[in-house]
Amino acid sequence: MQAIQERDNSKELVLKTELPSFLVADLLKCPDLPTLPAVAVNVLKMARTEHPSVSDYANAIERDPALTMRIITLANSAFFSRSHIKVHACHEATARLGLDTTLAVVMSFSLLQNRGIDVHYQRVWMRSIIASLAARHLAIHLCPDMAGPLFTAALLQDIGIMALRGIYPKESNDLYAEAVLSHRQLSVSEQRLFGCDHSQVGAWLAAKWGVPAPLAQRICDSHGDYDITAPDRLCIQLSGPIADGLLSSHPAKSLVAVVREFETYQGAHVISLRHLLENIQEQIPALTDMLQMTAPPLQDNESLLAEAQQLLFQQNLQLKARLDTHQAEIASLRQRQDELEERSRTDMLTGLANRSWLEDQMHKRFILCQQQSRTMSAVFIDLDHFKKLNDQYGHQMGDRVLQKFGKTLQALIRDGDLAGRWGGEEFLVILPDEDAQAAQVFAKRIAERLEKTPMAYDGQHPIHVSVSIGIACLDDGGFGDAGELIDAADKSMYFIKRTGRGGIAVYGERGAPGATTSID
Ligand SMILES: Nc1nc2c(ncn2[C@@H]2O[C@H](COP(=O)(O)OP(=O)(O)OP(=O)(O)O)[C@@H](O)[C@H]2O)c(=O)[nH]1
Repeated sequence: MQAIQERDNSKELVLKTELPSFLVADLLKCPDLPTLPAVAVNVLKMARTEHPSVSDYANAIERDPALTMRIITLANSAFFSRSHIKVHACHEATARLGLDTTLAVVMSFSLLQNRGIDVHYQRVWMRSIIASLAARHLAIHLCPDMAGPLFTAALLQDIGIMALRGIYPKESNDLYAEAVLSHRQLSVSEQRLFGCDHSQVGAWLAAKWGVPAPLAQRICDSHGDYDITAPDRLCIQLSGPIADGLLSSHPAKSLVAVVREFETYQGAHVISLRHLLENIQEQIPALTDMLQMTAPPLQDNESLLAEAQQLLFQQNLQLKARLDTHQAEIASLRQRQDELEERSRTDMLTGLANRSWLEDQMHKRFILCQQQSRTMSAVFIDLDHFKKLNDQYGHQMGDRVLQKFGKTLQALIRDGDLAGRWGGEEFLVILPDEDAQAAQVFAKRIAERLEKTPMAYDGQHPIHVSVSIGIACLDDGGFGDAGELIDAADKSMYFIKRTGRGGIAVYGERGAPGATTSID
């Protein structure tokens, strides 16, 4: 690979592109490489000076009467002549066109002079003409200072095709004759055949002619993904696809595709497709006349815009429909996830919290209480003689009792409390911010409710159950973690089991586990 180097007079610049060595060798020995006539070489020389002037340009151009006449005609064309005052001299025309535009037209005119009749060149140049107008229009809105240089670069962006046709006529004929290939496909095929595409070869050629380095770099940058961080690059990169769109058999569809890609650029809102198209249509004749080409029959702007708008509307509808579907899918996935999470913490038989969720919540609550010097109580409940109940009425009746007891418990707790099934016929209730006395009140309420309310019926016969309840409060022991607090409540509950069932014991109270006089 060989890097192309080019120096600017004012600042040193290295062109950031590489060509395969074989290609450079072929380019260097090619007799058919496009060359610039003396007048264009002289104008380029002026362009490279630090402060090029209108009269320098004009003096160089005037050596070629045909070119001079074209420049004056272009300056007097409807687009460049905002006033009705006609210019008659080359320096007036150059002043009106501006140095960048003058340079671009001098080079294009020179390059086309001998090749204008070739149908492939006609197509390539027509693309370049439309691209240059598009680039300038975009630049006026996105980076006004760059409008002139970007016009020039866009007009010269495809000169690499001329060079490639010069060195590889056979392959190029096959390649470029296929007008069906999109510009992107063309670039891919060139990469495959020649190891690089025509934007890089064009930059090389431009550098060899001695164009200012930034101009060669812009030719090189004309391909590639849209660079939305650099408006000047973006203008050049968009100019080609816009020209391709306008010259395609389905201009509305192609332009809408460009608009869609362009929409991601935050400055996009300042560009109106209508103004862009009007601007291009208005200016094409001046440039095609200047380059002695026949302007292509472009579709009428109004119908093109109407079709483009319809397509955009349809696409928006489709996008909205797709978005709605996605949102519905996301909502259903979220709901499913919520359901799964709910299930993962729920005891299937009673609908209360399951053991792992109880443990998790106990652990978190315990830490919170420690950090904020708050309290909590754990209430451990075990249904009495549940085996007997199962044996007497059957397992299904046992299940119904557990379910009813779960509902009863849930109805008795307050917001912020958590009731769950620890396992089998054991239940645990977490009472945040409640001391042992309050927990005892709660436990008594359970016992009273069970006395009054049967948990099931065997026919007409009501089935009552009693419970053994153990309470442990964070304040009443030096508990190291949540597990120790639960153990203490569990021990208190067993104390009741051992002493006759159907009662309440508070850890640390007289006679109960944890008390100094404990019988534990
Ligand atoms: N129906 C039903 N029974 C269960 C379930 N889980 C555990 N059991 C039963 O509950 C009974 C518990 O028996 P034990 O641990 O001896 O307790 P108990 O009979 O209540 O005796 P005490 O606790 O000492 O009053 C066992 O027979 C278990 O099979 C369940 O989900 N449904």
